[in-house]
Amino acid sequence: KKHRSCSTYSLPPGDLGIPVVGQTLSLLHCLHSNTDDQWFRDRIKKYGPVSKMSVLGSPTVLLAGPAANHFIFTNEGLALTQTRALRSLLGRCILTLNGDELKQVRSALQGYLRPEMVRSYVGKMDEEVRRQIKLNWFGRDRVTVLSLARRLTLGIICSVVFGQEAAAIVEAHALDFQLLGDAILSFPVNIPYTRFGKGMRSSAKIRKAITRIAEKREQLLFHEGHAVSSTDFITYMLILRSQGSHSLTLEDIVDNLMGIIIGAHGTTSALITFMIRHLANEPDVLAKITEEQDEIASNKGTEGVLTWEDVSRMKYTWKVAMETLRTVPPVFGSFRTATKDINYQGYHIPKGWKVFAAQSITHLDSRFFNEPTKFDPSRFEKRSSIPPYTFLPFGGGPRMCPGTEFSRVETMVAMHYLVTQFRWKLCYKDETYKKDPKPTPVFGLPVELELRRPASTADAWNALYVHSD
Ligand code: HEM
Repeated sequence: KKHRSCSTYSLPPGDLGIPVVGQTLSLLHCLHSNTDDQWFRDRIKKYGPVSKMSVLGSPTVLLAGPAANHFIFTNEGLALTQTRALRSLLGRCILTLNGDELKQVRSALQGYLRPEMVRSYVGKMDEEVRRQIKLNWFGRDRVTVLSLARRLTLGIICSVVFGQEAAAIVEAHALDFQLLGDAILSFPVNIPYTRFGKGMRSSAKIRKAITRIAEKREQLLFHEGHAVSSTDFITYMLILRSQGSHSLTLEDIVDNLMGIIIGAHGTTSALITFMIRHLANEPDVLAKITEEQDEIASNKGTEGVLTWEDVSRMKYTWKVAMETLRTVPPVFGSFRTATKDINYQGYHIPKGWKVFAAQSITHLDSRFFNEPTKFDPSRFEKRSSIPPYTFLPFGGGPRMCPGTEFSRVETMVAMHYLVTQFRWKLCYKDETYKKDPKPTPVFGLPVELELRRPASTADAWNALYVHSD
């Protein structure tokens, strides 16, 4: 009521719709039918690049364009906003903390995911990809890509952050991670059998299992001191704490680990799924990517394992990934809350209001990307030709995704094995997708799979499997 009576301010144009509901149902409907981009464009046409609406019970300013993206990602008066459901599911983690605590966590996490560290994870990623391809893809003539890509990215992140306990965690809790991820945009009332109720149950089960591992690690570190060498996240955080870099409790470390896994696996699995979909429809792109990957495969060392140098040669494959991120961004937009009254382009944004920008608004704008609906990886040949703040699949500013390099490397490793070993055809050529809120093919992207073994890589492939046994 208070927000609605601020009529003396120069509030942005637009309407707040009917009380409480506002535009929530209409936006959710468009996300489910993947028509949200048109929905945003219609509002922008009607009210201009700054307009007000009401979403999830909060007055919200919709912003459009590169200047707006710059503003939303860099303005100090705007705080990252998460749903109430996410805050209950994940507790005190990087996604929900603020102020000094956030600074400590971000700096530790950025250290753990910095490029030099990610280099040392390539071997683990390679091993996990080969293990899962052998288990879930090899010998099948039909697979559902989305569920296998989720399993793959969950396996990869767990193999890095847990080390030897990864397999047990994935085996016991793959479904729990799925239910937790599904509950993030749900109505946060804890009733059994609802999305949120199931998410809370799964969250408690995962937290219990990780806490057990964390306690063991703490004991080990206590007895063996700092000589313990490990890349697992819990040990890394415990060592940092003993050096005075942060003051997180063991519970906070566990919550942050859950936050990383949730941040990592739904996003990268969406990228891999949609790359596979695009490649099925783009024979020329598939031919070029295959040429690059075959070349890398034929130059691999005797162990047959990908190295950091191999990954850094996958330049065209990364362009295909970026074009996939442009056309189907895994995170559809960013929400912020005004922590004080803010002025933007002559409009007043009252303290407490939400601010929102959707990635598709600039990603699919013909002023920045010629023929925006065309899938054309060559547009990333000259990154400098892409105007600043128009391509933001990983966000920007101080809350930019810290997992960018990690996701790039794991995607390259996964695509290497898929492209060199298989060919696929979509079972439903025109399968649509919804945003839930991650892009989700309605049937999970089933494909007919064929084995492709060019003579040059057949021996390496056999050796590989013997090795991974
Ligand atoms: C293709 C893959 C990925 C995409 C598209 C993606 C996208 C994003 C975006 C857009 C944000 C910022 C949201 C905002 O500002 O509103 C974000 C944050 C985050 N991402 Fe990613 N991400 C990906 C992979 C990963 C991976 C692999 C990890 C971890 C290993 C990760 C961990 C995180 C975390 C912890 C945050 C929160 C950072 C903060 O709040 O300060 N992400 N991601």
